[in-house]
Amino acid sequence: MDFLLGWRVFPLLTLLASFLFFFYMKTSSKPSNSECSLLPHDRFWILSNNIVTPTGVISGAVEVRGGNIISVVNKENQQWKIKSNVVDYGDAVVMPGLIDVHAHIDEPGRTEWEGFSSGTKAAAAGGVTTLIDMPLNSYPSTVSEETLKLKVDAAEDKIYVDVGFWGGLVPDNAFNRSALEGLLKAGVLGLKSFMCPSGINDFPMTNASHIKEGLNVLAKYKRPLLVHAEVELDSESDSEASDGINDVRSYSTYLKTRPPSWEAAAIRELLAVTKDTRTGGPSEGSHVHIVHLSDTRASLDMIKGAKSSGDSLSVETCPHYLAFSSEEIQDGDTRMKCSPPIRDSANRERLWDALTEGHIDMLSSDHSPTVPELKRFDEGDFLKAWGGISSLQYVLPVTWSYGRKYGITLNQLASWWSERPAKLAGQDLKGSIVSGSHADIVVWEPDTEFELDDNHTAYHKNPSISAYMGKRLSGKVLATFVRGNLVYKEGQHAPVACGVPILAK
Ligand SMILES: NC(=O)N[C@H]1NC(=O)NC1=O
Ligand SMILES: [Zn+2]
Ligand SMILES: [Zn+2]
Repeated sequence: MDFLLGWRVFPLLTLLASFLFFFYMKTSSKPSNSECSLLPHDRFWILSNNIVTPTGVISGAVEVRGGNIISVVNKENQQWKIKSNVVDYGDAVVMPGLIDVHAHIDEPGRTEWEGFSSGTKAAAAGGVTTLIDMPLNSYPSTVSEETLKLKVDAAEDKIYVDVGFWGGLVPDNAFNRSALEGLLKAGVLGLKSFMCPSGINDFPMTNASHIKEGLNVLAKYKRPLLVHAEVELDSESDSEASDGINDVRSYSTYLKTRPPSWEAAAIRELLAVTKDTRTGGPSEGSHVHIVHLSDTRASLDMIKGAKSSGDSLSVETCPHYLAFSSEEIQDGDTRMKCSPPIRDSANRERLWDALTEGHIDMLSSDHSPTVPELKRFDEGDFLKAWGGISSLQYVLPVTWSYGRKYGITLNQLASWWSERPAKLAGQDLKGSIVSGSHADIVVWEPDTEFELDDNHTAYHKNPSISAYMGKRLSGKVLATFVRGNLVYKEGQHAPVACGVPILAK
């Protein structure tokens, strides 16, 4: 009897065993959490004599558990001394990880320009713990629920830092409320539009009425609209340049084709609409953010005026406008071509003033790379070359290296690169070293210098096109933590990419 029963049960057991085996194989092929981090602890203490908190720089410890900061204590508090799992960074600076609200990751569609893996590896190596991807330069552009899904799918398992997405406001969807709501409900953190041709065919420009409509929809979701504020005006230099009177290898030829009046005119037009964002206005709850301001003459005063009238308005500039000036750009050096263009050194000084005085709210990379062929180094033609600066991995050392002579502080860096960008992107749990926040942290040495030469490891695609190649910078990133995972440590990334896509709810 027992013998017979055994023979009946045996095939069932074999079936069960093979089922269990396949189940095990399937789950064990997924990376275990420990591969997300170069530090094998869930709970640990980060020690430093220079921890940048919203209330000042302290000497002490940051306690991390389950990816969050659970306490921040002064050195006098001896609690951490009896703990294990302590990483002591000595005098290195422990700062909130940078949040780059303006990066073009060109996957899918133009992954040879920049991809999720390469771009987020560069971000991690540069201390950027979150980046928000622009809706153009990838193909297709992120202008609908469906195209957002393509982005999120492309990012899966490839991102080393957290990545959010802006959606595009284009003429096609601007008057289609349900399409825009679909895109917002699918999780874009806000919208982005251009007031001049974007250089990308499937991302056409918008006018003030498109923007007005967009703001009205954004108000319901309390999300921002980011605007590239330049409008094309006729200028005499256009015809001169195309007639060959000016040398196309000379930066001044390009500069004349995009004068400050283009920015000023766009901002004037835009500010007629941002009135809607005021308390009691038809689009209260929405917000307008002007990307990459270059002009400080007419534009800046208008922005100051609108802010003081109660418009919900903010503005960013980028490290390349703070680091370079038009006078120093060499003939044919199209790495420096971007729009709006880098202007003269007097303008650069005024940008620094505006930033340190608080009129410019934050910084972003506008990392907008391409392939070397499109930078047209052979001809050095500023009019034909792709406009966009490649910089993602270097924004922290660049801001610091060029800002030191203006006496910038670590708290200002944290405010421009983390706290205010977190607010713009609606990321309450990011951007500050405080208890309850995500443990998104960069550890770096302000005084360590390095050369961007052939020995330097760049992680983004096509490093030769970066505007900073050949420069000597100070401020070396030692370690980058994303939600408690040590994702980068001195030339090494975590084995598995465990950044997450950030989708608004
Ligand atoms: N399409 C695109 O990335 N354009 C960007 N490049 C640049 O220099 N300014 C921009 O807006
Ligand atoms: Zn732009
Ligand atoms: Zn851009």
